Amino acid sequence: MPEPPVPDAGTPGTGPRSVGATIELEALTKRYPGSALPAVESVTLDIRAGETVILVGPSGCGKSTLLKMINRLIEPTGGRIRIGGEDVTDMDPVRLRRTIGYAIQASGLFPHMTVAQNVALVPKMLRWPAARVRARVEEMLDLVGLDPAEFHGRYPRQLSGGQQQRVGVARALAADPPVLLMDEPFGAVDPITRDHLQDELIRLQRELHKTIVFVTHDFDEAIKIGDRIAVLRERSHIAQFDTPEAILTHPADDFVSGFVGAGAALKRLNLTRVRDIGISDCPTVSVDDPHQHIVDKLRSGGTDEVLLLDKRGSPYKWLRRGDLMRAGGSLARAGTPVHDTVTRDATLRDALEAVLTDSTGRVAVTGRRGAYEGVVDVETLMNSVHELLEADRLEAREAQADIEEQRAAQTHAEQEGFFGGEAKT
Ligand SMILES: Nc1ncnc2c1ncn2[C@@H]1O[C@H](COP(=O)(O)OP(=O)(O)OP(=O)(O)O)[C@@H](O)[C@H]1O
Repeated sequence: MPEPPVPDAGTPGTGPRSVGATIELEALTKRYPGSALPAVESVTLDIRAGETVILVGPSGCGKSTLLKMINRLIEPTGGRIRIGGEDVTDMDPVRLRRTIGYAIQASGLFPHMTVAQNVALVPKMLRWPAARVRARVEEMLDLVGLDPAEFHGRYPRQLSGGQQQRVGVARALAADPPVLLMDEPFGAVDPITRDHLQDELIRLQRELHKTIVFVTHDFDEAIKIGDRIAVLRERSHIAQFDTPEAILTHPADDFVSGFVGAGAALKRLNLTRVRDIGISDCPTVSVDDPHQHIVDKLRSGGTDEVLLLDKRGSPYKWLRRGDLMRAGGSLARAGTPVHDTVTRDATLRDALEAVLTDSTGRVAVTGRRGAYEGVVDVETLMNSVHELLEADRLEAREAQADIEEQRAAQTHAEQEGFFGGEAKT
């Protein structure tokens, strides 16, 4: 159940936040002119307010067409769409689109506009007062983890792919729409950035409770982000619509199991997050600390390694006893740089990958704008993975036992029926 609306206390003048609305699709159909078969055929789907639903399925099964019918970028040829209970099938599409956020692959930003102008686009169209638009732009950039002072005046070409996607999400959310449609939004970025963007979307959604419909053909992405996943087959026929757990452990048919693919046990790691397991603390020092303080901390009992944080409080280097001395006291040369960090929303799979690529046997956990929050070590991770797989095995054994019991009961009943029938003749 979505939580109640979060009052927007942080930024005066931008008004209260709206939470998600229900989306009901009823027998929704799209037949492109000249095509023998519809691209989307009679899809009926009920999406709850505040949930994230993923549309996943093979290329050409109609995911994008289905998504774009929700904001009427593509006009349906049959069926109805209701948002928040209101029938929007015949509503003015331009007005409708101002109430629905839309984020696409490669961000879709206007290249000749600055970051701030891109984010301000829809609020301006809605004729928000200038001061409210300005406050909203700052708030949105902050929300997606970009420092407004730094990014405000840049043009899209001056941003990395991941930063562009963040601005794309900020723009989609700027007018505070109850519904956010995302069409493979992270399809064009590298895998590490993609992981981080997914984590941020999960964090955002925990704060905002929008109704999100998200298209991907990456099943791992679907299980990581979705509250529920609609696995689609040709013409967007729904093969299964359920939680990630249910789809992984009880796929409806061979098509779904084929889509889930091999390594379901490992995919299970995508379902548990760093926040679900123990985060521990580790001794930290800052680059701003006096040299002597750092030396004292390294010498103090019980510690042979401290985490050095940079000026912004982000993990920077691991320092061991002796590192400073070997580097002639220079912090710039001492220690091992932190290669990768995870957020609390990262999956255990991300965390495992990060731990395995780092030589320290642990990974630092960070919060908003990369600030240090704690660490996860390899032992905690391995124990959690072990427990998780053990629980899965147990569940699979129980499910198998249930099936065998049902089969035995059915055989028994059939035999009784058969012999009962025989006796009568
Ligand atoms: N404008 C159009 N005119 C005619 N046919 C179209 C049009 N757009 C899409 N199609 C067809 O409709 C079907 C569904 O396309 P759609 O882009 O919705 O699929 P998809 O599942 O999003 O695919 P992908 O994962 O490859 O992006 C495809 O067979 C496609 O060729």
